[in-house]
Amino acid sequence: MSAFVELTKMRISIMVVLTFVVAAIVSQPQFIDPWIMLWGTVGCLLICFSGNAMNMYVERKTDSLMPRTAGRPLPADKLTSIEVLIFGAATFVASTAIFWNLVNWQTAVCAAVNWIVYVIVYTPLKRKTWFNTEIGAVAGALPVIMGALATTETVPLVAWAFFGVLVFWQFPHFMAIAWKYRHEYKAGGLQMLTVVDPSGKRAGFKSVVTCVLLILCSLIPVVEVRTIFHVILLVTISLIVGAPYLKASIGFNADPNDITAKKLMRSSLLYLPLYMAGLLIVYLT
Ligand code: HEM
Ligand SMILES: CC(C)=CCC/C(C)=C/CC/C(C)=C/COP(=O)(O)OP(=O)(O)O
Repeated sequence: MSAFVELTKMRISIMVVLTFVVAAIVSQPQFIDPWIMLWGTVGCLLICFSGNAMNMYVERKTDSLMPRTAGRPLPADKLTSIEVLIFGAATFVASTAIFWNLVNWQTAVCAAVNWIVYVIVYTPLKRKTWFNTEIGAVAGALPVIMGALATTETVPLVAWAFFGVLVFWQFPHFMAIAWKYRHEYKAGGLQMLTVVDPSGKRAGFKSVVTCVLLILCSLIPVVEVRTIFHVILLVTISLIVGAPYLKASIGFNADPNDITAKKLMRSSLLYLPLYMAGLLIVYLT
């Protein structure tokens, strides 16, 4: 049982589901349908479980080459490939059935596209080019569009802005991780930016640029919020939560080392829940 839980990358999946839920709420704040929220949450959790299990199946050999991932169910022989494939297929089918029948077909299709981008495009690309992270960032942010599609027919501006925030959020988040594990990624044959450029210069520069873009995206909804009070609220929240993340990115860029990378990773994990809480406050008040 615990081996199946490991397959799901539970903490990341929960965070992804939170982005789905927040996007669903802010896209249609006047009418929150509890059933759509419930089945959307279950469907999103299941598609994440499926994607993560299939990612571990595709990467079973490279995972065995890196200490961070060598203890995963497949390299550690806790599960067989067949068990993982059945789990991945069953959660995919269950998620698609739930989205299609209990949410809407648009969300089901978007979730399937997200799965394809993550499992079929991103995962094999990790062995080929540093550009894999750009594709991974699309996979990581698409649940926002799924959330918007679950509650609205067209994706509203706030959801596109949140999508942009999440795309850019992932670069400093992952550049810090890619720095920490650069030797492991190299040993595993994965072409992360810190493997291509072990000085960390490109990873640091990318972190700063994407963090600035993230702050700009977080400000986009000012054009549509209802009152001047909400404009001030959104700008204040965006800057207050964005500033420490930018500061950590600048610190990492100035001197890429284990300490600045750890600070950057931590501030990425702080940014996202705070930003989502801010977005909810702005759209629900
Ligand atoms: C290009 C995209 C991304 C990559 C390559 C990536 C990679 C990783 C890796 C390798 C870790 C483990 C770090 C460690 O063991 O020290 C991690 C941790 C984490 N990531 Fe990401 N991530 C990405 C996007 C996302 C997204 C979109 C979310 C959620 C919305 C997310 C949420 C988290 C969380 C909550 C953790 C900490 C929990 C844990 O380590 O289990 N990540 N990420
Ligand atoms: C289908 C669907 C909704 C997918 C969402 C999947 C998801 C959790 C995306 C997060 C983004 C991402 C690229 C994570 C890292 O995977 P990684 O393979 O680089 O991490 P690893 O090295 O720890 O395996």
